[in-house]
Amino acid sequence: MYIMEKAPAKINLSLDVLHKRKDGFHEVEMVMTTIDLADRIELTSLKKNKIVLEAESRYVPNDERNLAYLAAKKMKKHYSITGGVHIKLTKHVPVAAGLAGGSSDAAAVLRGMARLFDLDTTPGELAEIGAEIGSDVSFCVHGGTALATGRGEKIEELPAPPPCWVVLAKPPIGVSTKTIYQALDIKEAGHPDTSSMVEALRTGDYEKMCQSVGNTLEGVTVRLYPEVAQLKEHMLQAGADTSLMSGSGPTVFSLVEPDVKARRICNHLKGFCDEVYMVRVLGTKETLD
Ligand SMILES: C[C@@](CO)(OP(=O)(O)O)[C@H](O)COP(=O)(O)OP(=O)(O)OC[C@H]1O[C@@H](n2ccc(N)nc2=O)[C@H](O)[C@@H]1O
Ligand SMILES: Nc1ncnc2c1ncn2[C@@H]1O[C@H](COP(=O)(O)OP(=O)(O)O)[C@@H](O)[C@H]1O
Repeated sequence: MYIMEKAPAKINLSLDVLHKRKDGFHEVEMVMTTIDLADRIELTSLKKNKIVLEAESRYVPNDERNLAYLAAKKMKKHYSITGGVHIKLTKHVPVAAGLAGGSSDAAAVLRGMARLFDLDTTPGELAEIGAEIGSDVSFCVHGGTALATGRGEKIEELPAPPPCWVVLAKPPIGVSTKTIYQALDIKEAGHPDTSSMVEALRTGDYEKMCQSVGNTLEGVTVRLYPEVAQLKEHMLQAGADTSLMSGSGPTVFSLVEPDVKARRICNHLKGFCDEVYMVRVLGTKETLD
């Protein structure tokens, strides 16, 4: 049997870091939403008890270190699946970019294997397995738009943002999430107003959403990579309604309503950055497969 799953990237509309926990992770409050930029996961069941990963990208590992492989391994163990699975991974989401590409691949394998092997499970159960793989995987299992708390694994569904375009620019650097969290001084950093962002989504208020974006990690990444701040500035100059770094970076996104404006920002950015994307905000779960 064969099935296909989309693995969409996310952006953090807001990301607040509250404190460092005893387990080394940070307590966060994040509003996340999916965007129409996705990897593709194709799963085929195998009679033999093995996991085969075919990743057509030189930027990701082809073995156990790949989060998609790890997800398949966890599913086999958790549900005592005796058969095997062939995973074909087609990458479109930039790697180590703050867009949760790897986490979304893992989540797509969790969802996909549940379908492939007709497992008696729930999204909540899959999200719990996902949390063992990485902090962002639970959100990616659910998709849509959510408030994520704890270390990112506690998910409360939110309405989708008002329809808009997302223009993304990824500078040619890979950022380690761990390094950014480690370099953060929580007292010195800026903190977004999460409740204002939640309110904006609940009332479908585009302007309030744009005013409420904020990311506690942005200042840390900007200190290490000043080009992130420059890209933000270029986006605003070109007419973006707002712009922010996603996750630990280095990708910067801007929001804009009319497509002509989004195209203008894209064209402007192409003079400074090779990797520029113009996509719709997804924000709802229905669009996952
Ligand atoms: C910053 C965020 C925002 O969505 O995303 P990305 O920039 O990675 O996309 C997330 O918090 C990243 O989630 P994820 O990438 O799944 O992180 P994990 O693999 O669980 O953790 C990687 C490392 O980041 C740090 N970490 C992560 C999450 C958290 N709440 N506190 C932390 O301190 C830890 O040092 C951990 O060893
Ligand atoms: N399927 C995958 N896709 C992308 N990266 C992966 C994958 N599996 C493992 N990785 C590793 O995870 C790291 C972070 O990947 P990614 O999820 O793209 O970044 P981020 O968490 O910043 O959004 C990279 O160093 C990469 O080598």
